Amino acid sequence: MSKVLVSDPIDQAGIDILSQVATVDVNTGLKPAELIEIIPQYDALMIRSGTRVTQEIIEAGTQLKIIGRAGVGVDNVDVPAATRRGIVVVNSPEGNTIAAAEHALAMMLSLSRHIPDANASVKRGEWDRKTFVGAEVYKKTLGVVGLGKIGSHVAAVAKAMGMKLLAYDPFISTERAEQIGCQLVDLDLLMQQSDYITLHIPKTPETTHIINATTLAKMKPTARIINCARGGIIDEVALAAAIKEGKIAGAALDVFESEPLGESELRAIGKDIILTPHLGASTTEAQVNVAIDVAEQIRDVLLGLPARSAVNIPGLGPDVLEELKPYMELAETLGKLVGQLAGGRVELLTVRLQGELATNKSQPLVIASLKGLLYQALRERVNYVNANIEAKERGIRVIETRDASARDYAGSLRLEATGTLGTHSVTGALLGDKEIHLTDVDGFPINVPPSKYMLFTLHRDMPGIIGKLGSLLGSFNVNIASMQVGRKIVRGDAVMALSIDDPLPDGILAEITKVPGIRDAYTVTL
Ligand SMILES: NC(=O)c1ccc[n+]([C@@H]2O[C@H](COP(=O)([O-])OP(=O)(O)OC[C@H]3O[C@@H](n4cnc5c(N)ncnc54)[C@H](O)[C@@H]3O)[C@@H](O)[C@H]2O)c1
Ligand SMILES: O=C(O)[C@H](O)COP(=O)(O)O
Repeated sequence: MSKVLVSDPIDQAGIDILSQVATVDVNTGLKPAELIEIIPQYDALMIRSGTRVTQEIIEAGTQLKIIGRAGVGVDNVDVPAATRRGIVVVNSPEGNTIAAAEHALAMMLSLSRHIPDANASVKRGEWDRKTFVGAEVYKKTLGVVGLGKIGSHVAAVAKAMGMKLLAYDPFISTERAEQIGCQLVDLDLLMQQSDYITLHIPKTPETTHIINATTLAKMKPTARIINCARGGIIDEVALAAAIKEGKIAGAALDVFESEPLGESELRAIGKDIILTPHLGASTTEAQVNVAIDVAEQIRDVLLGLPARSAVNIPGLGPDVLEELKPYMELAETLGKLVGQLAGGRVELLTVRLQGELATNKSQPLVIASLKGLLYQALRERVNYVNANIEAKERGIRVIETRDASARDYAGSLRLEATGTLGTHSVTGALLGDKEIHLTDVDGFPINVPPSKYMLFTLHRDMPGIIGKLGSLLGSFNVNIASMQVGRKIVRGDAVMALSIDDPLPDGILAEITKVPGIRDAYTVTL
């Protein structure tokens, strides 16, 4: 049975799902050295933001197949290191969207009405109604930095509260912003014109300290800033100085450059700052959502199924996966076949999407083709995660082409591999109930479902050749399950595709090519 380590607190709903397929150990608060020591025994690791999954931990996790982040941000995982090792990294892109958005809105209202400090003063026995006079958000301008899932929800609610909305997001179209009721502006204008600024961007090299002394200086002295996205997007030292010097009115932070927050000047600022301990996703509902979402993906990957929200399998979102899954199996089978026909080192793989398939996304099919192609060399070590990297490291160039006019089948896929021993091509389609059929080998039309063990010959189409091959295979005790010949002209060159029950015994290929008329023979395992 597989073993899963859960190293941050997650909802029991997730543990229950994992327990269907694995032994689950919940061991939270581990130090990095402790995690490195125990990780070799685990097939999967489930985390939240509390565990830092470094390259060292990934390399120690020799059995790891998947790292599941029960939440959105994967900046605490060395994703490139996981990708190199073929480990799938999944998250829950939407499970805590509402929770995080509502926390940002709660922060905005708390800041504007001084709720945390007013509450604390009443609990101290005071009744101070002067100090805590607030401001309305109605008709004020909210600047949303990052108009993704959380930013959009914040914007929609803020609009309903009568706020005017500005947004900065270089990756969002003006039309999309307008749909949400936001005016798309550059960051400078947003900083200058907003009464409240809320950050909903990932932490990347570009966004680290995007809010710094210079950008803060552009804000109105009455404006407030909220960060429920990631620590490090705001320069905390510059922020503390801006509030203390009265350059801005206040801030609310849920996330910090270093968590848990240690010694910090931020703590010393009074009612103009609100600090929460990374609570954005901490609602009962969100925790159930993310735990189920990620546990289901871990369960699926441990059962050999694909994950729906893998962050390191490009182009493989849930919608694409649903539609393309049968074609990905086709691509992988064709990759295995063409790789074995090509024999030596493959230098170029051409992937051609034909007919209806030509309108589809090609990236997942290219990945699946490469996975099949590299299977001979890497066996189980190649997967959808690392197939691209492994191909690049082996110097395999990939060309994608499309031919929407191909009409032989509704949609078909053709792979051509050129390597040190020559060029071979195979084409396949899904027929009937999405059953894979090989429809062409090296330009010769055939129509056979692939089987685990197959033999292909390139021969001259002449009387007696099938009988001779059949007798030869019989003399080696090889049982033929099916046989089909593909030819372009009568008595010209032809291809024979045989499905056989067992692998061919050693030495038989050389005997096959001695049969008069047979030029080449290839044995493949699919
Ligand atoms: N505090 C919490 O507990 C909590 C909870 C959930 C999510 N988060 C964090 O909130 C953030 C947003 O999450 P989301 O689900 O909305 O993500 P998302 O991917 O849906 O949206 C992010 C948006 O940021 C934009 N963006 C990227 N780089 C940018 C840049 N340089 N400048 C401006 N915009 C840029 C993207 O175009 C995208 O629209 C993430 O950092 C996530 O980790 C925090
Ligand atoms: O990126 C996220 O999903 C949030 O930061 C939530 O983090 P958490 O799971 O540690 O609460």
